[in-house]
Amino acid sequence: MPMLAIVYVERIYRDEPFLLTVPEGLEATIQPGCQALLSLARHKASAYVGYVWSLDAAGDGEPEGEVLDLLNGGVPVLTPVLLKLALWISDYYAALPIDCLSTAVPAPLRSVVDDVVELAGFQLESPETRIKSTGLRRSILKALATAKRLTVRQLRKRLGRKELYSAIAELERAGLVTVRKSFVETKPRTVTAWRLAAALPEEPENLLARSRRKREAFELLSSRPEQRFLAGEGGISRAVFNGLVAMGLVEKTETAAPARESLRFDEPQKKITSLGKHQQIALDALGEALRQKRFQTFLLHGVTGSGKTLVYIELLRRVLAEGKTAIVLVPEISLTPQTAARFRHYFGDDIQIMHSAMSDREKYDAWQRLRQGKARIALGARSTIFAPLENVGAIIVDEEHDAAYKQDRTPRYHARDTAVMRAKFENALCVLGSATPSFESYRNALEGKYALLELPERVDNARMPSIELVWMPGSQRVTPSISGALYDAIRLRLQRNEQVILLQNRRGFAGSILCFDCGHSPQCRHCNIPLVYHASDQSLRCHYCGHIEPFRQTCPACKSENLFYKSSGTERIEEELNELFPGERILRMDIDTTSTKDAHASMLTAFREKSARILLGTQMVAKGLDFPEVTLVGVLMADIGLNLPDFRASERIYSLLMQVAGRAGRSSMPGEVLLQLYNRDNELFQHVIRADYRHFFEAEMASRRELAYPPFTRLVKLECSSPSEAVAEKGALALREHLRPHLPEAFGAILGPAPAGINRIKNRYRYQLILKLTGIKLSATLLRQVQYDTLNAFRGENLVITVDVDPQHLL
Ligand SMILES: Nc1ncnc2c1ncn2[C@@H]1O[C@H](COP(=O)(O)OP(=O)(O)OP(=O)(O)O)[C@@H](O)[C@H]1O
Ligand SMILES: [Zn+2]
Repeated sequence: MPMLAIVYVERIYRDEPFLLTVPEGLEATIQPGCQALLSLARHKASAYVGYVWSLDAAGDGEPEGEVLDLLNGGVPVLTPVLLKLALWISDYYAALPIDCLSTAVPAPLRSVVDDVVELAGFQLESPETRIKSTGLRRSILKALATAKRLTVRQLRKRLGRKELYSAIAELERAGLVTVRKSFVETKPRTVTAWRLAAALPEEPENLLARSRRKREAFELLSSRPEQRFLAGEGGISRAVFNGLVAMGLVEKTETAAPARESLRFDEPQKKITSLGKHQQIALDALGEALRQKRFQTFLLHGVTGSGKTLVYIELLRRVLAEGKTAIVLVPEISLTPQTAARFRHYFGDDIQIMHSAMSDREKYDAWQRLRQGKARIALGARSTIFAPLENVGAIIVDEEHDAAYKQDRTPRYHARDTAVMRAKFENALCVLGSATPSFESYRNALEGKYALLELPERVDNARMPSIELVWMPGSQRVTPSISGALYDAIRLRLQRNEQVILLQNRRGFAGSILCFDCGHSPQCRHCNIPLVYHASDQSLRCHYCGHIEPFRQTCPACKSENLFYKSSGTERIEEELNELFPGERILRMDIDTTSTKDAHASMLTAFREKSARILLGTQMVAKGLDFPEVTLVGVLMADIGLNLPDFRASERIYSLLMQVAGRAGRSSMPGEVLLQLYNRDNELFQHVIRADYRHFFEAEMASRRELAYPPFTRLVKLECSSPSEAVAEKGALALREHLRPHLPEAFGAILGPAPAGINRIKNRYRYQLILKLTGIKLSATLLRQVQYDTLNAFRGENLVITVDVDPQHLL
């Protein structure tokens, strides 16, 4: 009887795996987690890629196709734990198993079409003496002898596809051929930069008399003759650079683009002689659990600046000393180059930093380094939870409260919760760290499900900053958005040559626009949310779908010119600051100024070197920054975002404000925080002033309990969308009818259908149902069944249903 394999197949959207026969030649190598090339009886013509779940020789039922070959040299691409984890995600988040399995394998590994095979140098002895010769192997060598280099696709055309990869892998192991992945590089390999010309013409000033921009640019370049400037750097445009080149003052250079993993941010690392008392207690507890080699989850609740990173680093050293591996998750790696630099400093090549800006080639290489044990620590964002490491000793989730851990497309997994599951399957430690833990995690800690470790003090006797509120409507202002109090505080820091961080939780020049005469506020016609005014190109833009229209200075409804810019973005604040502090360099950090590669890191370097003393930005400036000379943090509109229709709004704003406040006073110099707000009725700010997380948690939990929100209940969001509003709504109604019999009232409620908070995105209307579950879990099978039943009734009507278990946003 032939061997049988149970395989999940890509691009086939059904719940069950396939039963496939395994050819004799592969029986010895095939194992669970292998990536297989296969053919299905139903679709003979094309080859599919799949993942071997198990080898079940006793399986009954009719085979539905056969395994043709094993990819990745026969080495499993999914470890046994990753297989289990993917199936757990599929079950918990109600997603198809194949979607979860392929999420765990990086894209460059899944593209198999362009592998290139070459003969490995000159062969003296006949190949047959070194490996068992088969007809296929001989044919491959023969084909390569004439063509020198062939893609696997070309070989397949000539030789058929059965066991081709395996035969090539065998030849590669014997050193007869080399195989490499070829990736199409879409990104440019060189970058253009400009620097001062080596030889300058006489009296360059004369040439520049007529252009202020060119003169300023030339002065800047002259002040740093060694430095190469990129387009846009120092505010100098490509056109200005080229103008200077034409005059012979500047030269243009092309350099190889630096490796993308880099995000080179480096800073001198301070020597730390010993751990603080609380750090030591936490580390001892972690070390003890590590020694016992058992699964346990810890919540490391440490105030801002309490030295959590060092606890992670010391734990990782012990993990490596035990001969184990580790995973470290951070919310967004590009936003935390300081943290990444610190880890790189301690672990060098033993740590593999995964970055979304990596090219396919780099991602592929990084994955192989981890798979082959050449790097033992993987550090990166959300998807790093699928790092192909074996023998994992610890998984660390830094800033575990961050919403970026939730994936917003299928499968909608939460990396923090997935980390806990992986640690469980690995029999490893899981450490969740934050100054403002998520309510879910803190509750688990209080109930004893997680062990609570606390770092209640800042390191090195630094004190927590003082926090004060400035109620704008009752305060004197120096500009429309800056109060006298904040102005004085900034001026004082500049006099003392200290540094300031300012947060404006919104991008763009001004926010949405309101007509004073008729009350009209222009909305995106595709998304029904307010358009945002951008000064740089006089446009109105939608921040959901990107729709742009020109701004004409008059109200589109009544033509009045009496318009009010409801709130102001970072650009506007920058202008006000320029007015107040002429000549002071201001670093503005938001999506618009950090879109080019390394812009973010170079701004942080400038701030570190104190070539600027004011850093102004969006949420980006709230995350993890550690600059000892920052003594003032100002928030321009602390109450933005509180009126969103989302039950987590308070929790989010609290954590944003505490995080940004935590950037102040991290060394011996005391820190001060000023929060400007427009609506002082909200209780939240009393909690912010007290900076007592526990107190805030308890108050907020009381209201969550009353309204039956998580963590007291579990939510599932079902969204129906369609270009037709009627179909979206009817779909949601039908879905509710299908669900109702499965949800007895005692176990939960179905809210809706209601239009989603943003009821239209990219021309699709959205209606949602919210399930509040108490004490039951709806099985993935059931959730999928009701989806199918509903969709069946709407064939041809372009209805799409998405399921989001534990949604992070209800918008
Ligand atoms: N034992 C120690 N002795 C002296 N300095 C320390 C010690 N531990 C950590 N530090 C330093 O204290 C600073 C703050 O540490 P770290 O950035 O790890 O804090 P954190 O808890 O992650 O804060 P946040 O939540 O605000 O990011 C760092 O500059 C770090 O190098
Ligand atoms: Zn839009």
